[in-house]
Amino acid sequence: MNLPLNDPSLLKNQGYLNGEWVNGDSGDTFPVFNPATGEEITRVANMGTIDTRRAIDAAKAAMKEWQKKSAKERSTVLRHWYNLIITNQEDLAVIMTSEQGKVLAESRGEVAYGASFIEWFAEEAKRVYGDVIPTPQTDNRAIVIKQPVGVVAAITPWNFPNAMITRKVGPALAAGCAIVIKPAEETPLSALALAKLAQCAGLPAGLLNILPSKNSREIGAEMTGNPFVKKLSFTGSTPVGKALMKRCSDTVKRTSMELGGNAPVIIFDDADLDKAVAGAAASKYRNSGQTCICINRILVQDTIYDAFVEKFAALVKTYKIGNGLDKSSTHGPVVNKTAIGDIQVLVDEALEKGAVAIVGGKPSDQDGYFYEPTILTHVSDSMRVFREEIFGPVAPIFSFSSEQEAIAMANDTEFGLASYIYTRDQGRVWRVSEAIECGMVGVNETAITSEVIPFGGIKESGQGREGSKYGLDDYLEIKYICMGDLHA
Ligand SMILES: NC(=O)C1=CN([C@@H]2O[C@H](COP(=O)(O)OP(=O)(O)OC[C@H]3O[C@@H](n4cnc5c(N)ncnc54)[C@H](OP(=O)(O)O)[C@@H]3O)[C@@H](O)[C@H]2O)C=CC1
Ligand SMILES: O=C(O)CCCC(=O)O
Repeated sequence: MNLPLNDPSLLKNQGYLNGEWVNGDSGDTFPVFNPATGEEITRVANMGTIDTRRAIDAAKAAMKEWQKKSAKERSTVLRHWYNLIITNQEDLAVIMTSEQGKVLAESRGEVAYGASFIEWFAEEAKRVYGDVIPTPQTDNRAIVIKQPVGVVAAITPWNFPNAMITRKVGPALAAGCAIVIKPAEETPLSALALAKLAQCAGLPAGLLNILPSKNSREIGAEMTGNPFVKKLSFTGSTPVGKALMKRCSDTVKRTSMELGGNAPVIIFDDADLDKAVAGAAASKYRNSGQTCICINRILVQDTIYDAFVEKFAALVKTYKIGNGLDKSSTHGPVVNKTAIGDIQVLVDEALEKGAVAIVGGKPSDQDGYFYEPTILTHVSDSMRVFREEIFGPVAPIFSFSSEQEAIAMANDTEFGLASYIYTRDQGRVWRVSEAIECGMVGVNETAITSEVIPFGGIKESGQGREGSKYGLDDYLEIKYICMGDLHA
């Protein structure tokens, strides 16, 4: 399948290892499909254990020189890469829409968002400050320096094929580390296009290695077992994250985990209803519901429940699902056939228990992997849609009567990634923001992410923060040096 690219050389189908484009050791390839049409876009090299080991060795060797460079030198390369990503934004967006499905406007947005992490960390690279600590003794001083953690391995998901990579690579390279990445099987092409631009930007060989693969377990086993890997950064589902953490414990690797969510939005009766409707819908249906910070549960105060549902349904009925490359589409497909089945299981369970699908409720009958934007009312906390990450365009709308009840419902989950509140009461803003168990709260706002904020969760949504001035810490070790004998 031909993609409409200005620069066709961005469509790569080999792995990127030690600065070279290579086939996997096994010689195998696997197909990458367009979820809007089911068509095969291309086949990509299928890397395995031996390739992973080679990439880790290359990263270890490359890091030796890279960490000796000044922060400014590292920053210059990153800045060059950022410029190339922005210059090629349209091609990267077309590649992303073709393999992932999100509409072109969202893909363009993600490419800019992804690039912003490279720009941000190019700047932050220069601000890795140490400390001088006064000691109880008069003839010594305590010095603290920060050093790169070592070779980083990263496993990334298909829902953000660009930004989930740059959010890890940016700080890793800025800190002086080298990185080995396994992108999701569904979306290796965006990762490889980024690597091609990094190569053009003059990033030295071995610092960034991309291993496309359909053997995630095999690659994960090498990444978690290899003693040269000092840190694993993972974005994906909670069960896989937990399994990887366990395996990392054998060699006491540091880990950053961005896992599943079950984000509530609490809409109080003093909220600006139109803003709440628009914000809730934008978050719920972003990327067709396939974002870990997408609203999963809409909690509406009983006094405004009917009014909210009416306006929300009217908005959702205007959505047009279709191929993301088609300008008239507002929302794209879900990622694959399995996702359609997983969503339907949750919807059916809710319907069997008494929920009502006032909009949608089934896959669309057009070709490709499309699910109708769906709204469920008459839902309760006994249903799986309350407990589980739906990861699809399905909005269950629950009701509550008091602030205490809303907080209890919001916290009634093992997840703790993002939460949202709509209210005009400033006292309530503070009370609820502090009481809610999560890493990020949006108040009268659901578009909460950017490169400057600390993205991350608590509870079983993970650990560590990505982006912001805190994001570099995950890739740095603190070393304390005692400077003695000062009066000699
Ligand atoms: N927090 C988030 O942003 C995300 C959350 N999810 C949640 O997870 C659910 C399932 O999605 P899914 O894509 O299956 O998510 P996974 O967690 O399975 O996949 C995420 C990444 O982990 C890799 N992976 C999967 N299993 C292993 C393993 N045993 N060892 C090493 N790497 C592994 C995948 O590779 P491969 O693709 O090759 O299998 C992919 O690169 C979604 O419905 C959603 O609820 C999913 C994606 C992102
Ligand atoms: O689903 C994710 O993990 C990516 C969240 C998108 C964002 O950062 O806005």
